[in-house]
Amino acid sequence: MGDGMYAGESALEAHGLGMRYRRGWVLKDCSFRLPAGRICGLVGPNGAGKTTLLSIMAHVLEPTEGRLSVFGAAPGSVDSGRTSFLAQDKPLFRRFTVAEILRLGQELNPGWDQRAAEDIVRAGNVPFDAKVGSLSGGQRTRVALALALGKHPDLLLLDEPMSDLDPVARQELMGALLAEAAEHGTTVLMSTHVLAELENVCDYLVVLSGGGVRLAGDVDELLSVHTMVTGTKDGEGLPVSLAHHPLVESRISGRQFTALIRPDSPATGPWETDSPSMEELLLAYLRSPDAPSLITPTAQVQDQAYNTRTVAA
Ligand SMILES: Nc1ncnc2c1ncn2[C@@H]1O[C@H](COP(=O)(O)OP(=O)(O)OP(=O)(O)O)[C@@H](O)[C@H]1O
Repeated sequence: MGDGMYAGESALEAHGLGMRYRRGWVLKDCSFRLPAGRICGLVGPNGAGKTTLLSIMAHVLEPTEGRLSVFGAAPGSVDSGRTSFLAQDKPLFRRFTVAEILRLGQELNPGWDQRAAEDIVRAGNVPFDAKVGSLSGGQRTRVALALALGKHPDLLLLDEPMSDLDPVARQELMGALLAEAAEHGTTVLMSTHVLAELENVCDYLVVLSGGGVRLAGDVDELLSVHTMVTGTKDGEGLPVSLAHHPLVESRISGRQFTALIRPDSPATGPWETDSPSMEELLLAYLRSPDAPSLITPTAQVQDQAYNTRTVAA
């Protein structure tokens, strides 16, 4: 939010957020914060509630319980800043031409940047006089992204934005997104199943599964508290001396074991240790629904009454 942004400001705060559909709870007791100006990956298995969470943030859905604030205000209110939400199905008026869609963006959004929006459309050689309904899925995504970025939002919510783009378009539009975020201090929250897409893009992560927040925090902070251990297995399983370290996941392959641990003290022993990559970290948490949750200090909300299930790093 322009000049008002400082490192400690929260773009998003969820306090005990819960969402119940007819068939039951999808999100329960979710508490975390996303500091302003960060680029955050939102990861979780199919049906984990990522779209639901993004929709609550975009003020498309009301939570069943708890509360969410956007820049300290209720979602959708004037004080919550400008939010762009790129939904998974990229709903656009199919009978409008690309030019008409951009004109609509201009009319509805004070501070609209026609040139930025046009540049994105032009980079994909999408004709301005083409009807949206005649475009390919990837071209529609490009127009939807042009619309989202033309707003110069304070908060950009993207639900699997790159899924139907070709690899070149993906790279180019990710670049446009990062340039926008760097220039305007935009906070970005982006769901994806392609973990490799997050590397070198995100500096923050939120993992949802089993209805709750499993992992949340600054990427460097999250990586630094985990250790990947590789060695020769001891009898049937992990070496006994590894057992006192909190374990996220272990895997055995032949005589070798690999384990991701969250050590309280240096994990020295007859094995090799390394830092996990972001992808290794995410995969380990996704594969191990019973691993203890971790909300790092920068991702914790202050209201402890809602925050009882978090674990300090
Ligand atoms: N409008 C709705 N009515 C009832 N149930 C719903 C509705 N929307 C979503 N759900 C259910 O809520 C759960 C979470 O759905 P959601 O789309 O938020 O998950 P997701 O993490 O985005 O999944 P995916 O990775 O497959 O896109 C699913 O079990 C889904 O069936």
